[in-house]
Amino acid sequence: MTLQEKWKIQRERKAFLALADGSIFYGYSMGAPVDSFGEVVFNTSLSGYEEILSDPSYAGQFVTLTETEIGNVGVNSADMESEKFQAAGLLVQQINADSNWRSEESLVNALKRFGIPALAGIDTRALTLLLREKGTVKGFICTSGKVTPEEGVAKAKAWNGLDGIDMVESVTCKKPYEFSDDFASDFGMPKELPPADLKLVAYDFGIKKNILRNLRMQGFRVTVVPAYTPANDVLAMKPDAVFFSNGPGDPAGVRDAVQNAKAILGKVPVMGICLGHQILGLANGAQTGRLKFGHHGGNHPVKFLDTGRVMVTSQNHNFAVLENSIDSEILEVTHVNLNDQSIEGFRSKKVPMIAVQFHPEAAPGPHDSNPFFAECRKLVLENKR
Ligand SMILES: N[C@@H](CCC(=O)O)C(=O)O
Repeated sequence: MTLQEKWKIQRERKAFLALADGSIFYGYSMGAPVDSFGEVVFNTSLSGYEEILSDPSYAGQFVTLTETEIGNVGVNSADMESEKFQAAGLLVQQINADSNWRSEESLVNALKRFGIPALAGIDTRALTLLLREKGTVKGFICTSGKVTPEEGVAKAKAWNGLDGIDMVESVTCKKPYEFSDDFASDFGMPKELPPADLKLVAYDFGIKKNILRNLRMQGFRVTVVPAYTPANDVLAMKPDAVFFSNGPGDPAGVRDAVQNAKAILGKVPVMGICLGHQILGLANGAQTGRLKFGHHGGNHPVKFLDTGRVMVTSQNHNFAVLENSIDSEILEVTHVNLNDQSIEGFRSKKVPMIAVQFHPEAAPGPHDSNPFFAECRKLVLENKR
């Protein structure tokens, strides 16, 4: 059977992605047989589909992978960035059978087990060009056969999208927990850990496991707390530092976060990554807004203004701190994106605080920016002195 013939059958089966701009992409349903709404983004990473799908920051989004051969290494428990797949849907050119000694399960199985719809046979190049042209678009994936493509477009148009919505609620932990050292047995991690001599409380807006690992590797004993934990409760734990994590959706929609950040800044050193960076921007009087189609991938060049050094970074964000909203008396921009000059990091001029928009923990992606975690430790030690 030719690909075209397969697609024709699929059209008859009515598995498709409908976009709010009226476009329809037909594909084969390879994941859970459910329908779903999502904002459609594209990710240019060549590897790491498991880490991407299990990154809580992707909640509410359909991920289009521009890499065409997906699924080859399967899925395994060590590479999960959270307990489950979090993206609202997956759009790919092809899903292959798994063939790797680390695979515990095929990608198709995992998608079904986690209830995530996926379409293969998508013309991902055309879809990516459309997203670059029009920006992030609202979409509807239909695999149930219960909705016509025209109805799908109407549904995508009518859906509110993620602006102003608190997506963190669906991914944050329900109660506090201490990050365990057991991860040391995971693949690629050092067996010997430094003593955990600094106490850190991490706000969980959808925290990735590799951030926790990297903090632990810098000697932080990390207690993770739910996103809405009042600042006073966090300060009562007498931490040496407080961390604001990555997470899904619009930073301005996250309940209590900016207020809590304001109450903590200046009391103990504060660090943030991605959504955490955006929340700390808001807490310092800056504003956030949408990028046209976001940054999602492992090849984003960022200049560290302190040294002039350029790092290739892993990124995943649709929102950003707006440059012209920054008060230069309060914040000093430390990192700039060389593709579009957007803000990629800042420090406070008033209190101990550093934050970056990119993902220094990678997972997946290059490790150029990993020294950020050593900077976190340095900031805390300097403040203790
Ligand atoms: N949800 C935020 C941040 C993503 C993250 O923290 O990884 C955005 O899309 O801009």
